Order: sequence, then C-alpha cells, then structure tokens
Amino acid sequence: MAFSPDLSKSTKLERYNSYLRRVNNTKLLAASSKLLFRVTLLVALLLVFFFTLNYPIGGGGGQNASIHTTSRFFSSGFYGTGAAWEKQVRQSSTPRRPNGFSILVTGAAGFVGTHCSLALRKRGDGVLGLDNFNSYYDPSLKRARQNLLSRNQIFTVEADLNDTPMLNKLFDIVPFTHVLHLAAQAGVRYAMKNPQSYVQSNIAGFINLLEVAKAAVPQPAIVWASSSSVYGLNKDNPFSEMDRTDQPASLYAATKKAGEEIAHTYNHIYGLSLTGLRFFTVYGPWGRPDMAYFFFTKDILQGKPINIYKTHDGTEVARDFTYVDDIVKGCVGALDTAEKSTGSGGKKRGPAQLRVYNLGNTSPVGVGRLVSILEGLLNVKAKKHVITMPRNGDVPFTHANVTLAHKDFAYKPTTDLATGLRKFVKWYVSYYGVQPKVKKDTPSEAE
Ligand SMILES: O=C(O)[C@H]1O[C@H](OP(=O)(O)OP(=O)(O)OC[C@H]2O[C@@H](n3ccc(=O)[nH]c3=O)[C@H](O)[C@@H]2O)[C@H](O)[C@@H](O)[C@H]1O
Repeated sequence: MAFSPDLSKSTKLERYNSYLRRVNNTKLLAASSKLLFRVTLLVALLLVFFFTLNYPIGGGGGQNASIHTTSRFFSSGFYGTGAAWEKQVRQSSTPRRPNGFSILVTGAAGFVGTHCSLALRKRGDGVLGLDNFNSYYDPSLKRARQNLLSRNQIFTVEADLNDTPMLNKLFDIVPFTHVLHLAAQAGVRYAMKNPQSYVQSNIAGFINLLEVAKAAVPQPAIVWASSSSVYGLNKDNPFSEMDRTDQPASLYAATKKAGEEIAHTYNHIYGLSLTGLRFFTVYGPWGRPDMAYFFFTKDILQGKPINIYKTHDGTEVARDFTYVDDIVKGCVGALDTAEKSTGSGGKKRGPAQLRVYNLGNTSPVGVGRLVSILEGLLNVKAKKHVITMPRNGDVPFTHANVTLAHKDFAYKPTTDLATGLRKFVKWYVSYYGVQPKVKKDTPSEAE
C-alpha cells in the first residue's frame, strides 16, 4: 500500500506555521512601531533642546525666565520666508509718497510701536514691523495690535532682535532708510524678578540690531527708545539732557543708559546716525497692562485695593505722564530730522549725527491725583492703600525739560493727564467690553 500522507495533519502543521508567522509579523510590526515612536520622541526632544540653547529670549518684553516666544522657534528657520512672505515684506516697506521713508519698526506690536507705525503709514511711509510677541504681558493684546496694523497694510514679521539671520534677511530684501527701534524689555520693577531678560533685549538685542545695521548698504538712520529712568537719583529739576545720568536706580535704567553708551560707540566707529529718545511714563489707548494707570483701572473696576506709593520722606510720588500721541509726534520729528548715516557696509566715511532728547509732558502729576482722575472717569471709588515705596527701582519723581526737542523738531506736548486718561478709559471699556459705571458723557477717542 502506497504511503498516503496524513493530509489532515500536514494542513494543520501548515496552518500552525502560518499562524506563527503572523504572530511574529505582528510582533515585529509592534516592535518597529515602538522604535519609530521612540526615535521620533528623541528627535523632538533634541530639537526643543537645540532651539532653547540657540534662540535666547529678547526684544519686546518678557514675563519670566521662561518667557514664551514661539517666534524664536519659528522665525527664520521653519516658515514664513518664502516668495509670498518676501512680497509682503517688500510691499509693507515700500513708501507711498514721494521721498517717503522705508522704516523698520521694532516692537511694532508694542504700545508705542503700534501708534508710531500707524502714524508713519498714514502719511505714506513704508513700514515693516518686527516683534517677538513674548508673554511679558498678555500676548493677545499684542495680537490685537498686530491685527490693527495689518488692517492698515502694515506687515509684522514675528522674530526676535537676537535672530541675526532674520535681521540680515530683512536688510537684504529692503534698503531701509530708517529704523525706529522700540522693542525692549520694559518695566522698572520687573527688573528685580527677571534681570536676564533686560540684558537679552536691551543690551544683546540692541547690539545685534546695530551690528546688522552697521553692515547694511545703505546704513539706516536709527531712532530708538531710551528712558526717563536714566536720570535715576538725579536731584536737578526739571531733568535736562545735560544732567548726570550715572546713578540709575534700577537695572532697567542701567540697561537703557548702557544703550546710550553703546549708541555712542556705533556712531563713533561705524558712522551710524543715532537718536535716543528718553520717554517719560507714556500712557494712552492700547497701553501696557503692566503700567500703574492700566492695572489701577482694572483693579478699581474689579473692586480690588490698589497701592499708592509715597516716598521715604513721606512726600507723594509723581510722574511726568506723557500721552502717547505726543510721544508719536516726537518720534516722527526725530525721524524727520535724523541725518543719514555716513558709513556703508561696516565702514565709516565721516562723522555722523548722535543725539539724545527728552520726550515728556513737562508737567508732573502725583499718583494720588492720577487715581482721583480715574475714579472720576470710572465713577467708582478706589480702595486706596497709601504705602511707602518699596525699594524696587522706582524713583520719587520725574519731570522733563523738553527745550532741546522743541528747538530741533518743534516737539510740544499738548495733552494733559485728565484728557489723555479719558481717551484711555474710553478705549479700555470698549476693548475689554466692560460695562462699568462710566459716565455717559465720556467723549470718544476721536474727539
Ligand atoms: O519713563 C520711563 O522711562 C518708564 O516709565 C514707566 O515706568 P514708571 O514711571 O515707573 O510707570 P508705572 O509703572 O506706570 O508707575 C507710575 C507711577 O505709579 C507708581 N506706582 C506704581 C505701582 C503701584 O502699585 N503703585 C504706585 O504708586 C510708581 O511709583 C510711579 O510713580 C514704564 O513702565 C517704564 O517702562 C519706563 O518706560
């Protein structure tokens, strides 16, 4: 009898082998998926680590040591530098009036930056914004300002002052005639919490910008924001540009004073035209939520107590509060009278203009009076705590002498604190959609 294989057994064996193969394949697949997942995770972690090391914080403000600036991550390497992006950069920077300027505004989504950009655009200059949108204060306010700029055909590049490739790229694309440099880590008292952010923005970031500007062809003229705080413990009153500025009371002030010295160096070596503007406590619509008039308004409306500082000898703390429209006029005046830089491509060809001006209101007001005006406008009584000024970098008073700015570009502040705060409150209640007991007769911003 011929051997007849047990077919049923061999089929079972084959089935079993096929089962084993399937099981092995599945295991292999699972193992390779795990491996792939781990490798992806590792690459992602390495990328995060790499960018944390290579893109330091800076420009336009900062909240704490881990300030959130997604722009640093995405600005130059990952997106936004294609042909369409370049077209937006060019269009935004192109003047629309004969002999108009082509201006790079740093900190364009900031308070003063937004107002200046709009004013310059309105008269036909080409304006390109730069901002890192960090989280020193609510970034959604910066985004809202960006939208406002965008509605006025101003494009804002999202990048940090320390992003050298991006700055080089912008200067490669556009022959800027001017830079209005307003990006900075602001705030006097916050410097005790996060000193490094002041170094990153106000010193490293400023130097980075100057390095790129000095190498540019043509070199732009630069107008930039210094601060009234450079007068520090100066006792002369009112503060004149001739007064001593070697006694800063805060690190913020020290970095702004350092900026003035750095400006001198770049003017001296490279022939950059540089104008520093010492702003005196600027306030107004679209303002900074970290400033006293702004958070007093918020706290008064919410029924929260506010601290009103008095000096150590018991006198009232006072500021030369300056309305933003007056500051804008000062910035535009400084730009209009800025002479061309004399260097080119990093080489000086002759002496260049170097200036510093006070831009204040020439009329200091006590913080108590500021609060009374707000109480009147909001129709709410504030819960006031008068306390001795903590040792946090504040100075007892500021008072600008603006003779020099008046002589050179007819600077003349015209808005008193009550008028300016009325415009601010009008904006505040509309922007935040609050329905306070604001008096019905509060005039609109346009009035
Ligand atoms: O001119 C400048 O160069 C600076 O102006 C601004 O600094 P300051 O003049 O200090 O404004 P701001 O904080 O609004 O305090 C206003 C007043 O309220 C007092 N103040 C403050 C807080 C508080 O709780 N109580 C209080 O009385 C406080 O003592 C002060 O007297 C900018 O923030 C800064 O970035 C820089 O540009």
